[in-house]
Amino acid sequence: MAVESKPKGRFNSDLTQVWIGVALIAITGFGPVILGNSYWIHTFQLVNIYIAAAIFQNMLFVDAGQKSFGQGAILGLAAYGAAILYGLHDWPFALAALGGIVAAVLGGLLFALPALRVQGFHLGFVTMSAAIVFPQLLVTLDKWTNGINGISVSVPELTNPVVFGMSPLAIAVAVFPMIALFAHYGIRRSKLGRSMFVAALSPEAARSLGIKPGVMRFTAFIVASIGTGICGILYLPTVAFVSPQGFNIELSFVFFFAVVVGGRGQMLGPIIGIWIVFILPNILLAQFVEYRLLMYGTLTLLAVLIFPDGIVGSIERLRAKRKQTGGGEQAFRIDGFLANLQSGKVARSPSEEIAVEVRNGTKKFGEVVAVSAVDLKVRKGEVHGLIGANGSGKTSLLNVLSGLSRLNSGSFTINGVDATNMAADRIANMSLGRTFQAPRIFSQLSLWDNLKIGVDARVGPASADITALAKAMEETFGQDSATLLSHGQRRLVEVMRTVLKEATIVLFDEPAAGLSQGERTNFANLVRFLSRQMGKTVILVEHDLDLVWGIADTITVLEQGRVVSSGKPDVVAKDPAVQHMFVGSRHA
Ligand SMILES: Nc1ncnc2c1ncn2[C@@H]1O[C@H](COP(=O)(O)OP(=O)(O)OP(=O)(O)O)[C@@H](O)[C@H]1O
Repeated sequence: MAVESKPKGRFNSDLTQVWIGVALIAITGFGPVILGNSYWIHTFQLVNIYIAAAIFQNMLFVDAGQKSFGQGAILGLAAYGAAILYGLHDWPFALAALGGIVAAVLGGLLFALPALRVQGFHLGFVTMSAAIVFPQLLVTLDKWTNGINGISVSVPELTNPVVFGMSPLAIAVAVFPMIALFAHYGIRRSKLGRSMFVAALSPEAARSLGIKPGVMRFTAFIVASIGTGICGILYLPTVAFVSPQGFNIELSFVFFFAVVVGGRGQMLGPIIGIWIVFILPNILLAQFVEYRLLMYGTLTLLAVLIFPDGIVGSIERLRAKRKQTGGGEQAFRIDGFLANLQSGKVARSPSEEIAVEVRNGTKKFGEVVAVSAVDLKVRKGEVHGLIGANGSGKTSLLNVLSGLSRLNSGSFTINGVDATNMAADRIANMSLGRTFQAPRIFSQLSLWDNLKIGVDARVGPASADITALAKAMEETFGQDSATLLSHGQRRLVEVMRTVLKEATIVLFDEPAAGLSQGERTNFANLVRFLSRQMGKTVILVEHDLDLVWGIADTITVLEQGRVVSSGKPDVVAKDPAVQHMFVGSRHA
């Protein structure tokens, strides 16, 4: 593999943090039991339950980008649900627990509904309001909840010691946060995790990869509710009592602050966060309990001022910086991969069938007519160059074709199917792939995960070529970070993402901007490979006319949203209507 040799960043920081986390959880889970002090056993059981809840808060807040400030209410819903069914209605505990988790999931769905419409801190306000209302609701609905008096429960089958003086509950409370940590890690490494990340960071990119951001938000809320709900179920026999006071907004703040103080998105963050935000005020400064909320706030403020990325996040940043020192810019080269792909292939010509057809398409932005009565036919397997001055409507047309914006009038088809009013994710799932003028590369994900998003988005069966390419890329890039890529290389990564998606129709939006001459040649070879050997249809928006004339089968020229010329490159080059564009180019 002729890829530039460089030290590989094989160190998997997430996994290392998971193992450190497991060790810390084991200390709080089993340590007090070994020491045999019942006060500490009880306190650290609560710590472990809160650690698990903060882990799900971390996943929801960072991986899925959902700013929920109400996870304490979700925990309370599960605990109260189970307490009502077990303590007041004598259900078996297992069934009551299930009922509690169902209550938590329903609460999560209630949070997910506004998340479809509002995001960011607006969502934060909605969920925070729900968390404020929750304890008041428990008081008001006293007919069902026992109001201010709360519900006492005792679950002897869970709390009686069974092995080494540990009860089933103590074991569950020690082990569940570890499960939560591995679950978070597993989700992050999975297609679901990557899709949640992309949907949170760029809904536009997500939709153009066939991901429905709304479905991702719902899924994240449901997963977090199940996890937080289990925490509520563990809370019930641990504390043996639920009351509205136990689930006020303070609890939600503990989880949220723990994530921020520990390090947003860091696997270890919630554990360190709970140690600082919960243990410090509640145990070491127990005599000042009435100032707890003030202490949470002060600690968070101090921690965020000193460690803007949270404690673990700041350590991670230092480590990453040290790793970068002397490393310079990261290389992302495709020539080695290309050489492997192209060996022994027979070239094919574009077919006469139509892949994309626009009929009388007009797209307006207020008074601005970005695309004006455009007729366009793109044949299957051809490279179709779309050129024109800045503001001539090229990107607007690509946005229409990928479903990210709608035509005001006219229509278009993809492989003969009317796609005029289709959602972007449906169009993406018809095997259309695209890149963006500002490449959507996510520095929170590794370089390989950025590419793997393309593999995740594949709709048809995998070809042997691309499967081999994916394997080679995974081996080459390992856990390399995507933060050091130059702008041009970010474009190339996004281009390779569409290649890994095996999209049959690919829209490239100024892919060569910022590429070196060598990279441009590699890119041109890649486009030739895609069209001539893999039969892909390529629509190429590009300002580098030499590149377009070097690889396009057909060229369409736009001017102020209108098609002024379209045809074979040599015919378009001689068209008097477009000659003025070639001043300074070799086509002049
Ligand atoms: N979201 C938008 N809101 C308002 N006007 C827009 C929007 N998007 C594009 N336009 C306008 O539509 C026209 C076409 O823009 P578009 O970005 O499609 O051109 P382009 O050919 O891709 O330009 P460039 O080569 O600079 O990327 C421009 O006048 C632009 O200002």
